[in-house]
Amino acid sequence: MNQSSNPDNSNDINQVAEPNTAIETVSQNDKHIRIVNTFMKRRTHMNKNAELALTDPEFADYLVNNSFGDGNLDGIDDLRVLFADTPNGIDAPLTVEIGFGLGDSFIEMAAAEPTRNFVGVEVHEPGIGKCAYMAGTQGLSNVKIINGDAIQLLKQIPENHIDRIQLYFPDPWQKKRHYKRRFVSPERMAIVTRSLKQGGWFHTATDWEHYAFWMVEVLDGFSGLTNQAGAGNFTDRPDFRPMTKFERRGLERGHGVWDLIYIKE
Ligand SMILES: C[S@@+](CC[C@H](N)C(=O)[O-])C[C@H]1O[C@@H](n2cnc3c(N)ncnc32)[C@H](O)[C@@H]1O
Repeated sequence: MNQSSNPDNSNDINQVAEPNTAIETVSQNDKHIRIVNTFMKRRTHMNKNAELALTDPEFADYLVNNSFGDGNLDGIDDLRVLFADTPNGIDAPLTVEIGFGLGDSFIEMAAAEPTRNFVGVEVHEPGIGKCAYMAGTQGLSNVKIINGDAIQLLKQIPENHIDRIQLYFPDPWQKKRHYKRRFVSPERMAIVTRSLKQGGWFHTATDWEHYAFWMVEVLDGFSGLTNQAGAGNFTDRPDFRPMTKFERRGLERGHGVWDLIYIKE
């Protein structure tokens, strides 16, 4: 992503960060534990189609959990079973997209590969609604959408479960004191890698140069993942990845784009 969806950017009048959503405090055994989130929940306009998809039973099959408010991930411990009653079934290759935003490129990818199952994970309700609306109006049977923190979700599903995880234009968290919120970190990559099948992919892209070089350093240094382009190298945008909304915005601002694909050994 770029500056416009980053909470550091106070000029963005469309986005109002809700306080205390980037750092949560939870109590466990009388201890208070600070959870550092990779997202800042934003209040943005919900268009009519998004609202319809979140409320009309016609779209309910796409929405795995409650779609308003904080996503409750209780009981979601297997992503494959979500497709048990679909034509693809539970054994089809499984892609998980983390932070699909409004979902345009996610839905484009799912429509282009109907024999692959796609699970999208977001915390932003207007995006979840818009994504469900697009899946429903296109009649896609290979899409499910989960409202909630992808890190929490990945922790509660089995090991070696997912064929591909994609993270496109994650919030770059530009200020040094916010680097700990960057999705690509050794701790979070351990959680991502655990959930990938052997031979599975982690594909990411960013338009923020500092984050691009941060990512390649973290990921090349992570044992168990191999950089498809060779250590220290980025890859060209593959044909199967459509341009995303934040990518387009970044390009308009003169940013570059850096893709990285890592294979789980
Ligand atoms: C900058 S936007 C990019 C959206 C889209 N991928 C694109 O390129 O247009 C990053 C998105 O990631 C979501 N996000 C960040 N951390 C997340 C997490 N831990 N779980 C789910 N979604 C997350 C944010 O809500 C936001 O919508």
